Amino acid sequence: MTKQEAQGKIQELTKELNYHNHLYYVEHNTEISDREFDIKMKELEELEEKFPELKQPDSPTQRVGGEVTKEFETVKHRFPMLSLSNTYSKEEIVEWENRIKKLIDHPLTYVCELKYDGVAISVRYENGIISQAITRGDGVQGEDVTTNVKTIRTIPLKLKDNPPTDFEIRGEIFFPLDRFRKLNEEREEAGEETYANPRNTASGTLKLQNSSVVSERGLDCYLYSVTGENLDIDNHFQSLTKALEWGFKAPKESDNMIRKVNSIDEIMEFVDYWDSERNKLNFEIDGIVIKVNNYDIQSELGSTAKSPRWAIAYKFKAEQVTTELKNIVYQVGRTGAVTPVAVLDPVLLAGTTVKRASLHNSDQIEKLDVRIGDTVKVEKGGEIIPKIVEVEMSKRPDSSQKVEFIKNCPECGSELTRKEGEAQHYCPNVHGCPPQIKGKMEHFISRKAMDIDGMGPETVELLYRHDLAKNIADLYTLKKEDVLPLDRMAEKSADKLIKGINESKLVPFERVLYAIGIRYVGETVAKKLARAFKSFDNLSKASYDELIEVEEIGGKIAESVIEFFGEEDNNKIIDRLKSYGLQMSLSEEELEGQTDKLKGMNFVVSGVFHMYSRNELKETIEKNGGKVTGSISSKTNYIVAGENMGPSKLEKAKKLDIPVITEEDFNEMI
Ligand SMILES: NC(=O)c1ccc[n+]([C@@H]2O[C@H](COP(=O)([O-])OP(=O)(O)OC[C@H]3O[C@@H](n4cnc5c(N)ncnc54)[C@H](O)[C@@H]3O)[C@@H](O)[C@H]2O)c1
Ligand SMILES: [Zn+2]
Repeated sequence: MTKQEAQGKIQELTKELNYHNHLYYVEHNTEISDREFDIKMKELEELEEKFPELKQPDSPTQRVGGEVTKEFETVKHRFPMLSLSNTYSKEEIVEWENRIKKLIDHPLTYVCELKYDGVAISVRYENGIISQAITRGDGVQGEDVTTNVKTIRTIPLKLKDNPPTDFEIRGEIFFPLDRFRKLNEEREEAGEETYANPRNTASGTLKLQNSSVVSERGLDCYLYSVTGENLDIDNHFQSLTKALEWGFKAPKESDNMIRKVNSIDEIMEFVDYWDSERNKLNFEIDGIVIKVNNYDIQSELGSTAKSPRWAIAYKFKAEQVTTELKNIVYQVGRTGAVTPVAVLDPVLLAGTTVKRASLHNSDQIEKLDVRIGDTVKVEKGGEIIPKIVEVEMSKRPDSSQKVEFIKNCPECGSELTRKEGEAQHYCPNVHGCPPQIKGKMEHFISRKAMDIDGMGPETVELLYRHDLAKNIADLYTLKKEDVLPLDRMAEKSADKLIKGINESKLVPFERVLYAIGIRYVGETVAKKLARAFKSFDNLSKASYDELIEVEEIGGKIAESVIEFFGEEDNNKIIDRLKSYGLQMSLSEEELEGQTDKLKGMNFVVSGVFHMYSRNELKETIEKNGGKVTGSISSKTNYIVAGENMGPSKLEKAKKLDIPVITEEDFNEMI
């Protein structure tokens, strides 16, 4: 490669990698796989080594990939938080050891542990009490997410067994897989887009402004290093043994999650063991981390600007298999979204038999150029549902034909629509398409919605098939004698069903709002809307601007609400529900304590309070008509400050001339 070619390539790779870093760390999103990213990074490293003078000032090889956003207070790390160098091959582990051996001439002990696939966190404890939790950020400074981290049950608020008076412990926050699947089920149920993978969702969750949502999600954390001065610990293994004693969730030798070894072969044995066992864990790991155990040797080896020389990550390749694509079928969901699904020749992948893979939408089909009869590579990476990553073109049968995305709904025949800028096709026949009608009813009766006792998806199917209920309002006209003749319906179950339907008339407004199934209006959004607008009548008249004024309500939700109430059929159903006596507005008790005293005012809440928890304070502001935002801007009217308000916030408040008030002042206001 000529120097000129190298220059072009270096510039291109630098730009590309910085783009993907931003997407990954700030948007919690990815466009390429980790493997592809790592290959590009390696290519850049090699070019920069050959042509050091061409290295760009913003080269991603020279620093930790993250960034600090403005949503939380920025805090400088007392000890930098670095990344790890990584490899996918045994040879490079050998090279790594050789480099170390050139510098250190006595035998070494290594510690092998799991490489948890989540987000890094550093938690400081002073006198045994948690004092601050900071994200890795760009390695030099991170974001103060203490409030959110405190909701994680495996991160103790108070330690046992005489911990050092001041130290930091670092670890990885991750999304347990069972919780992740549940969250996605709930989102699907609410017609919301499902999350692509647990890692990105964990990092997105950690950065939410509302810590009660963080708490509900059930994040977890493994701790993997102790940092501080005068700790009276001399090796890494010992530090994690102590961490266990202090009450942290750290890897245990008895679970084989951490092991002391002395040779490359032993390292590889640990790698191989976990490469095949990792599917049994309730969280994702993307490799194994190997660390030099002794602290003195660690400091002798030191670090580069990006990663310590005394540690390396061995990364697993994502598991892939090839199989034949037999067919493409189309599923119509409750919201009318049409999803293409690949029907595969069943194969074993990552411990489960895979028969289907999602193809997401027509863009995806086009991008992959996947055709029926193709041999495809299926991968289970960060995602829960396997996906098709590639078509083996050499095996493509001559007769194969390009896939034409269907034009009409496979269920009702309506012509499909696709909104400008959206990838998904929809069946517009909301009130006449069977899976949409049934899906809406199933959602309506589900536990978090109307929770109708004695009724499940089978009942919905029966009622629909026998023309007894064609929409959610019809349920309230059912009589016992209507349902008795149905399959498997006895006297008792019929009574139960009718009773369940009647009792659902007492379900509070916010759940009715969730139950009617407006697209993008999940449980939390329904609560917010209910509190802000107080009744269906008000909500149906709300303008776009009024809607987006509500915290966490964005343009997409606002449009969807307006579209819903713009449809005559929906209003008819709402009117009918009202006439049957459902709760169409907030009850007296719920309205109590609600005022307009803070209407139109924007608040920022910072620090620790005596009378309120942060969430209580936020709720009180909202109950009185105010709005809470995460960061200070010229739109902020007041900052309610408790103890330990961050200095950068204070400075910003001064600069913008925004009044900083105490919780007592706040109480006066309301
Ligand atoms: N797909 C993309 O677009 C994209 C973009 C950016 C980064 N990435 C991926 O992220 C990687 C870079 O991220 P990174 O800098 O966080 O590096 P990394 O995730 O490969 O490794 C470093 C991190 O590992 C974590 N870790 C987990 N278990 C650990 C343990 N037992 N001991 C010590 N640390 C442990 C720590 O958080 C540490 O910060 C890239 O190599 C790439 O795979 C992908
Ligand atoms: Zn249809």
